[in-house]
Amino acid sequence: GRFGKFGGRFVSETLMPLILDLEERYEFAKTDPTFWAEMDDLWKHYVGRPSPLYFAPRLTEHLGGAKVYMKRDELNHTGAHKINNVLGQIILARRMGKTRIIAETGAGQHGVATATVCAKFGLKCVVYMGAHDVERQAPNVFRMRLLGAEVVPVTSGRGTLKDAMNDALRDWVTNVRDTFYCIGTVAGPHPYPAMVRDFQSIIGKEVRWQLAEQEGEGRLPDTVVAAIGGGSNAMGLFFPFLDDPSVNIIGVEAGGKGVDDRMQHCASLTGGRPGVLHGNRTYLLQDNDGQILEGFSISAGLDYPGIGPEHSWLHDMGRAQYVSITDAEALEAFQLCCKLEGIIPALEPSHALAHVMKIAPTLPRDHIIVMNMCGRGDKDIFTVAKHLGFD
Ligand SMILES: Cc1ncc(COP(=O)(O)O)c(/C=N/[C@H](C(=O)O)[C@@H](O)C(C)C)c1O
Repeated sequence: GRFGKFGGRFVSETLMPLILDLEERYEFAKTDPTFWAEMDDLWKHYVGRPSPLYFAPRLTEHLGGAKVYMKRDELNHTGAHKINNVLGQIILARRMGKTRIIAETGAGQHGVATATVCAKFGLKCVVYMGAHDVERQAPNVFRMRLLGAEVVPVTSGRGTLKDAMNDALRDWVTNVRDTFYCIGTVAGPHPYPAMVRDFQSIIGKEVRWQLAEQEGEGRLPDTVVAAIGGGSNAMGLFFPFLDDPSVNIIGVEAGGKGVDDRMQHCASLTGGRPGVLHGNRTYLLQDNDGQILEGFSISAGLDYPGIGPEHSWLHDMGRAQYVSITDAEALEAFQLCCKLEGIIPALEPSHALAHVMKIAPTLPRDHIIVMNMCGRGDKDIFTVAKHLGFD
């Protein structure tokens, strides 16, 4: 469960039996055809996979260089990639006989995905959400409640995602018997980072054959780009290509108001250093005494002061490059995507798109970039309206 010196399992003794049981169930499910048959059926008929791989002609022409493709995971049921992972974890939870699912959420997409799958399987659902996020992602809070979930606003600490995860862990320790903790990103104690990555890898696996269909047998992307909150949509796109050295890998972190002021961004790799958070060792935004700093980003989904341990390892090994994009750059990309392609992106993938806008003009026309359109922008239109003075 380690990625170099990152990852591992830093949890309280009370949780260990459950974590070990989960690891055993997952190791078995990984090679169990009936598990993947159930996943494939639900991914196809409930989520609507495969998500399209869309060539963006007007954006490509506007940038005047590389060919830009978008992996349309914003077209999944619930409007983001989160459901890819939630399905897998909840099928495992049912196999473990759990009847109550808890989750943390920031942007609310993971919360909505968890509430959705719980409604589908008739499971009780409790979602912990920072009070600040409850306010700025109100449409998703209403959706969770419509789907039958209990949303618990978290006011401990600074009332952000980090505190929501801590409260979810406290709940889990108290209710280990009937409760399963569905983690929304590639963080947490082993096996969560590897398990979430494996579920999200459906994204990159589809890209491989979809690009070959459109660009010719064996044609790989030259560059893949994805935004990073905890890093799950990025790991899902990147993982199937890690052993293809010709594929450049770029993760885009939230630069907020700028990475020179560490209180004003969420670029955990660019502006952080190794530490332990939420059960795993990874790069974190922390002060000199090791206190975890609150991140800052216009996008709730990237507002996480940590990053999945596998990304920390890929960064230190040099297999992937990690950059940051500011709020202003993301807003620019958000608007360009609307006007040139008729797609309203979530603020999270807008960060990936903003980096594509920077590099595409410098690359030859036969260079192929695939970016992860991991969420749709419905949840963000009020935030964007405010920033653009529309309201
Ligand atoms: C549309 C969308 N795109 C990207 C992300 C970033 O999460 P990762 O893909 O795990 O880096 C998110 C993250 N959403 C989480 C949530 O909805 O709870 C997020 O707030 C936390 C897990 C960090 C998202 O909603």
